[in-house]
Amino acid sequence: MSGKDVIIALDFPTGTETMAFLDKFQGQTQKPFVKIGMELFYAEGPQMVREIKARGHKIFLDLKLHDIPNTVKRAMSVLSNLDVDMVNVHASGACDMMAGALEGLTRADGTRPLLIAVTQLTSTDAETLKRDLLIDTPMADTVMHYAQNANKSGLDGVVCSPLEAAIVKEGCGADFMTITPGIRFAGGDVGDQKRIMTPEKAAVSGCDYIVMGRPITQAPDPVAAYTQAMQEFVGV
Ligand SMILES: O=c1ccn([C@@H]2O[C@H](COP(=O)(O)O)[C@@H](O)[C@H]2O)c(=O)[nH]1
Repeated sequence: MSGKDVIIALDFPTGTETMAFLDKFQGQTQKPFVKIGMELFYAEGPQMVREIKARGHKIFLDLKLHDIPNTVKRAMSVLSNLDVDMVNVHASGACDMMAGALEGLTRADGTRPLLIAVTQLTSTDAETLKRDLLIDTPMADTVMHYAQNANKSGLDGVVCSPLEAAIVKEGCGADFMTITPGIRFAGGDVGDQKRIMTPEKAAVSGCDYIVMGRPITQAPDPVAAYTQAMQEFVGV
């Protein structure tokens, strides 16, 4: 799976609201790539994943696993039975945990979904690092260190902000994927995001995928907002 794309974060509390949202995209030839996060998964469980997959969407299952290596390995083994395209862990769980995740996720026939590590959440900034996490290293170095750990643990890429996409590519190679939330249209409501960029600038920064939730899901016309994001980021 490669090529630039916009991933819509389906941050809804119920399956009913999610399906009503997806119904708006029924006329599209290409079904949007979507992300199922904790809110929807905890509300509706694996059946929601199956239903959305049956509608023809690619799925990023964003559960951000973070636990001891054995627990993450076993949880990933369960998730490997779901037909999703991408799953993730927190890179702060460290290398043994990421290696365990990879092992658990790999099916008996050697196939597996893409495995991505979250570096520093896009809701954090340099001040949060220093004040709350006692990390004195600059944000870019912290993200790069986590990305290099993920790379050497055999993962396919990282979640980072678009601000760090270029340096991650420089340090880990062009094929190492960057999946970037913290995307806002020019002048849009930032909300709780701190490290942000527009879809247009994210394209120039070399991000592989951008993740957009509220700017699309809460828009008066979600299809128009998605179309704008695709035009800015992918150029179609
Ligand atoms: O660092 C991260 C990791 C994950 N996310 C997720 O992306 C979407 C962003 O939603 P918006 O409404 O566009 O802010 C959301 O599901 C987060 O859980 C992130 O924002 N930052």
